[in-house]
Amino acid sequence: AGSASSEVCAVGSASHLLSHINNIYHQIDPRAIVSDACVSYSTLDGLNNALSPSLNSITQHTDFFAFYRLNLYDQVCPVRAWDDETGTCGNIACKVDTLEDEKDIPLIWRAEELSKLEGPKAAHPGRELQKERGAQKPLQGTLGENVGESCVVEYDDECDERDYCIPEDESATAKGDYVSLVDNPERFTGYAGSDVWDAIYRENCFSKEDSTTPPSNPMGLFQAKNDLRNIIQANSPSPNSLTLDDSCLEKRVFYRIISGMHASISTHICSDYLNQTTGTWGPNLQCYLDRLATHPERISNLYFNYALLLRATAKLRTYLRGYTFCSGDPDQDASTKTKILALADAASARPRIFDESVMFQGPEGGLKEDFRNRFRNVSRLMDCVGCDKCRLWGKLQTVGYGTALKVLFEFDEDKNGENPLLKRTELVALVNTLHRVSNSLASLGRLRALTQQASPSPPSTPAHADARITSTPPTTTNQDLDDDDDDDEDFEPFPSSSSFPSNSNSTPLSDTVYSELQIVWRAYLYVLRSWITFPAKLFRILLVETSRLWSFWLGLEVQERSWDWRFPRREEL
Ligand SMILES: Cc1cc2nc3c(=O)[nH]c(=O)nc-3n(C[C@H](O)[C@H](O)[C@H](O)COP(=O)(O)OP(=O)(O)OC[C@H]3O[C@@H](n4cnc5c(N)ncnc54)[C@H](O)[C@@H]3O)c2cc1C
Repeated sequence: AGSASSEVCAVGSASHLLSHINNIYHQIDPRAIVSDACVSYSTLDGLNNALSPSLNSITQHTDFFAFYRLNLYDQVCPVRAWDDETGTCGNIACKVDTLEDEKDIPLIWRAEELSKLEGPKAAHPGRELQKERGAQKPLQGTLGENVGESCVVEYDDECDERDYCIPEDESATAKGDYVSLVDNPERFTGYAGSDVWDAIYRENCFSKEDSTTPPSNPMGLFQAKNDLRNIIQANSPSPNSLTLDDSCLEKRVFYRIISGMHASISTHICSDYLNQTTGTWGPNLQCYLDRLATHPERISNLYFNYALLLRATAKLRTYLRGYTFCSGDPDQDASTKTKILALADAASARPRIFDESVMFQGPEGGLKEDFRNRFRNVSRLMDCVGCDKCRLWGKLQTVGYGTALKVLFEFDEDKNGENPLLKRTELVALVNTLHRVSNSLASLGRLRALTQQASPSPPSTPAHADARITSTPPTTTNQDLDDDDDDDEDFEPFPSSSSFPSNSNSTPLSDTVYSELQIVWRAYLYVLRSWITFPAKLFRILLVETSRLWSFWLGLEVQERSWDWRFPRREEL
């Protein structure tokens, strides 16, 4: 599948397979195209750097996108039904307290406490109450006096058969609560959700046999159990995966979305972790090594999700022009609209970073419906998450991905009137999910830089750093991310595209010039930094050499040198 941009889609058997093998077996090369997408890792990093300020501003500083309505407490977890069938433990509640020594931890640092929601919350008023209270103050200031309530309240209770997730307002009686996303950041809570993840992966993957037929029951709960191993193998670095990897694009995409979402949640946990002994928050490098750095395929899936969500946002460009964000507050309405349109415009500056048109084109009838049903199952499973904050973000993100899929597969970007309506919940979830992944990409860069600092003598393999650091895992440290004095220069998950020779056949001249200028700038900073840090380095070298000399003098074993002279490599700039 071709694209208008200089990077082509890595979709389809041969190219996909090659890029996938390359990524997983050796390294994630920043110039490689993210398999199943049409864009390289470094281009996505560049886009993320450019778009994240705008995303931050939208999600943190507009009432429309900062509050989310959901039914957090009244939904039933479907796992209990499986419990009867399979006889396995389905009581998720028993998994809430995860740490054996929770009793030794101060109350405020315990999983149960960390799980609770914070910040303002308001109940959704029914139709009658809405009429009584009027359009201006339907929530009567319960979210705070300064909140533009017309930006937050959701009047549209209808759902559409084209939805990929379970609408939050499904039940007529339980309309849910409005919660502040800003006051409830996604981070470590101590909740152990492995059972829920297992259920998600186990119950919601496709099998080759049943992919042509839609699920026989509305939830498709008992289908496709056996193919999980195949799909996981298709994304893991085992030699067997080569044959399985060629499974159909749609099934792969489904798995990658879930795995990418899981990776994003793990990134937030690892970068905002509570040391339950000292009570300090900060990055946990061991967590990063265990859950992400040693699994490049998970990082790849995270990048894939970024491409998918960004493409969906770009596709909404025309639709958003006619959208009313705050019916009772023209100023906020105009400001929110300006911000989101700027984001959608910027997202579409690089056309077709994900090519949805190649999906659901094969002879497998019913696949799209199967895909949709399975995604709905994932939504339902979020009600099994036994931690309020985790459930909030889990639910929001499944709605976000569901909305992205709805936009990608049900929207025609050139026609406006015929497209399905997007509920406020869906739009808020989509943009906040994009923000989650964007944040994860930036955090990965920081975690990687901190890990490199913690292991000063990397092995010589010229592999991607995420692979490199695996050989020398440092001990867990909790430092404040902001303490890192290397600033943005070292924070990129991968060295930027500029750090590599560009392909003159495919890169526009302006990109090449820009890339070269970036290298010159980075080299300049590198030299400056080297001069500043030189005295301290020299002192450390003298200490090491004195210690070696002392050992030699006493006849003890002389330790190997922990430093050497070498020229900086291009990708270090
Ligand atoms: C929806 C949801 C939201 C959550 N939100 C939070 C939160 O906000 N804060 C918090 O502290 N905890 C949260 N949790 C719990 C958290 O995700 C982990 O379950 C928990 O930290 C235990 O982690 P673990 O290392 O044991 O493995 P888990 O992350 O539970 O993973 C289980 C197994 O899945 C596989 N796996 C792991 N990552 C991937 C991947 N990316 N792709 C494919 N396979 C993978 C591995 O084999 C792993 O052993 C959430 C859980 C769920 C289900």
